[in-house]
Amino acid sequence: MTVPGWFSEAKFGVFIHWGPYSVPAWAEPTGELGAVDPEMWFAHNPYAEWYWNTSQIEGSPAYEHHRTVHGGRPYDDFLDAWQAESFDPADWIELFARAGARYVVATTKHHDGVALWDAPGTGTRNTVHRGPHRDLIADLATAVRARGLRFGAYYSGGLDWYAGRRAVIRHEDLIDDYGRPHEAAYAAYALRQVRDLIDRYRPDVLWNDIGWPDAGMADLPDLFAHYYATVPEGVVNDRWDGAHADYLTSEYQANRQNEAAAHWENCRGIGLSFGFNRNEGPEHLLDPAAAVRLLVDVVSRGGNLLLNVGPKADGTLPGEQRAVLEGIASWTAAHAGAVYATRPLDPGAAMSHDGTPWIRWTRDDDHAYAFLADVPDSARGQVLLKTGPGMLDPATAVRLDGRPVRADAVPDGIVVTSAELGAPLPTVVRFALTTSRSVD
Ligand SMILES: C[C@@H]1N[C@H](CNC(=O)CCc2c[nH]c3ccccc23)[C@@H](O)[C@H](O)[C@@H]1O
Repeated sequence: MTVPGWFSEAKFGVFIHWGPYSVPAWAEPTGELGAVDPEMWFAHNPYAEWYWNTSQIEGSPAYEHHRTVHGGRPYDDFLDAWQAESFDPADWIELFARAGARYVVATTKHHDGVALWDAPGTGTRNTVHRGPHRDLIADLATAVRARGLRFGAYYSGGLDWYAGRRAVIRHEDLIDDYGRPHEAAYAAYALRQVRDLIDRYRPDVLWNDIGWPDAGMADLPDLFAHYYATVPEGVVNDRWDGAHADYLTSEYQANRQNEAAAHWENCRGIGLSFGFNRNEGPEHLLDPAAAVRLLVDVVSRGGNLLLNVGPKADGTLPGEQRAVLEGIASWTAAHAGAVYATRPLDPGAAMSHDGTPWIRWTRDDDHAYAFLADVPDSARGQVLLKTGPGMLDPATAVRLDGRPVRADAVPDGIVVTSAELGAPLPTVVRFALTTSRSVD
């Protein structure tokens, strides 16, 4: 598994889930994937982008909602109801760039089978011919690249509730593999669409989801060869049923074992859903400090964070989600150097800590960066950083936000003394590395 430098240095990407599901924008904020009882998951799915499936499960709250509020209308109506009248891609991307995102991955076709470009085989069932009447992928790719960021394409190869076998997926369906389409006709359909995405938009990340149809597995080596020939610095994720992976992925708390890989990415929504969910309140969303600590934790362990925004059907970003990205942006402005183009500090060189205080580390060639948060008042502004002998020079301690800091060597590490260390937003103290041991 190897990835081009841009991906491992990127550290932070923004995921976008936008589709007809953004019209109802309705799910129960049940909990995080991996922390919800699987028996509950499908009928109470917090993923608003699963609305078509969830609203078909008799007796589920979504079923009731769809019946009473939308009169049980066909899901297809939501494509035409989706107008994206206020969509301004440059505005979105400016915010993502200020928040420090280096790449953006957008849904091109989610499980509902609706394409956000003039995809082959979809006839008029796409956003160019209906609803927004725009090639949303072209609009996003252009705006992302105009801002100097990389553009990735999400494609639901494993599930397609239009073209593939459409089965309402309940928990018990997992035994028959989710109702996934595996036939040759669907495999050809999906292959043609991914090749079209590669040829039209040259996505820097090929982010497939749920796997690939059995009948199409033999097509993948050629597809990847074509992809790398077209996009030499392209990166492929790991959700192709084992066919190939440049890096591994986890999602909320699911598949966290993948975070032991050399290259990995954790994806999650700002709240509990990828598609916009009108039922989510502040209590369901990460606040800026939690989002920054998540980014720092992921980066300190050598991963990337792909944090999702779920735009509204009108093309605006929900205010609460904008606020979180603005919060990340203001912290990143003063601390980018401690995050980007860094790598995990040598194992054993210094201890991370959960709770109070909260401590994480990164390093670049010459410096180590200590991230401190939630230092209790009882600590009176002092924190013991348990570090290995001789790697960091206390005399070189500097706070990246410019505030004064003292650092003194003690037998089992370094005591840092500074005011205002108790914030939930991490404070960063930089140390020169005395032995800049090169880490591969
Ligand atoms: C980004 C989200 N992905 C969901 C599917 N998620 C999963 O299959 C999670 C399981 C998983 C996590 N890491 C993996 C690596 C390889 C194969 C599966 C997984 C989608 O169902 C959801 O709508 C959204 O698009």
